[in-house]
Amino acid sequence: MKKVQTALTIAGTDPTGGAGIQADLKSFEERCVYGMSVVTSVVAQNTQGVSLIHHQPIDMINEQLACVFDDIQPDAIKTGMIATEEMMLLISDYLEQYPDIPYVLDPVMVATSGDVLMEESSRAVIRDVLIPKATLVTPNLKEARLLLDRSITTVEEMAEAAKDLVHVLGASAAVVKGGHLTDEATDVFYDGKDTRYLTKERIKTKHTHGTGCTYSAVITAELAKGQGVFNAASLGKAFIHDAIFYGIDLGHGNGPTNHFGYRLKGVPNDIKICEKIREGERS
Ligand SMILES: Nc1ncnc2c1ncn2[C@@H]1O[C@H](COP(=O)(O)OP(=O)(O)OP(=O)(O)O)[C@@H](O)[C@H]1O
Ligand SMILES: Cc1ncc(CO)c(N)n1
Repeated sequence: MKKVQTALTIAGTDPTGGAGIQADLKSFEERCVYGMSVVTSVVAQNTQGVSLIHHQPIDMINEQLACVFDDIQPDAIKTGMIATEEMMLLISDYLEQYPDIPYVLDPVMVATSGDVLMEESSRAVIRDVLIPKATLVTPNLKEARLLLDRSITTVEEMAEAAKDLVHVLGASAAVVKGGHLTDEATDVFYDGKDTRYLTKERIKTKHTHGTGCTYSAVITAELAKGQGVFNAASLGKAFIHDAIFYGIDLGHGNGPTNHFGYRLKGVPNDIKICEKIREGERS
């Protein structure tokens, strides 16, 4: 039997499927990587916002992690929503035991809807304990500002921020996402040596729920398959661009992205719904 690469997401949930663990698993699957998940918090949310959050007891998170690591060792790990300091320290213990597994840290703090997903008091722990263990950290502008405690308003400042995430905070590489800053959706990548720009046309849409989760999950899947960090980030960028471009008009708020969007791009496809969307029904 053929061995397939595996990726683990440690994150919160989204019952409407656009963000969190559900988005991560869809993304892993699209990249042909076997997905596994450990739930940190169950989040009652939809495209309009968060209504209730239930943190899993720490023993339960530990037990889920033990079940995964005792049985199927992941080829790459990503973390998304980790709300509390206690959860961060537990996850850090596991990362310490497996330092060779690539680790993508998406420092989720606030949802697209504006709802807070990480306790403010945990910010120092994510910065001091988890970032130094990250193969790649992927903050959006707001998260980068909070982690570095300064304003970031230009692409030049994004590049400085990416450097500081590596040289000051200790990540191996960083990508600072500027989806909301310029006419072009430019992200700045830095790996301790080179600064590189990932640029795609900015798409006019309000349907961006879960973009960050999807992007970092694709990068994780590519790292699981052995891609280098910059290649993985480039593939992630192409994937999320298509996922936003072929966005699906679901829900009453900021709708989800289309995890199978990249398949619609010039690829012959006989799935009816795909044809319909390709014919220009993006919203
Ligand atoms: N309207 C857009 N058009 C094109 N690319 C976009 C757009 N919005 C975001 N992106 C890209 O999507 C990726 C994810 O970035 P974003 O800043 O939205 O993450 P995020 O804020 O962490 O997402 P979320 O918290 O909603 O999951 C980045 O590559 C960003 O440049
Ligand atoms: C569980 C979860 N993680 C991340 C985000 C950010 O999009 C969200 N809305 N929900």
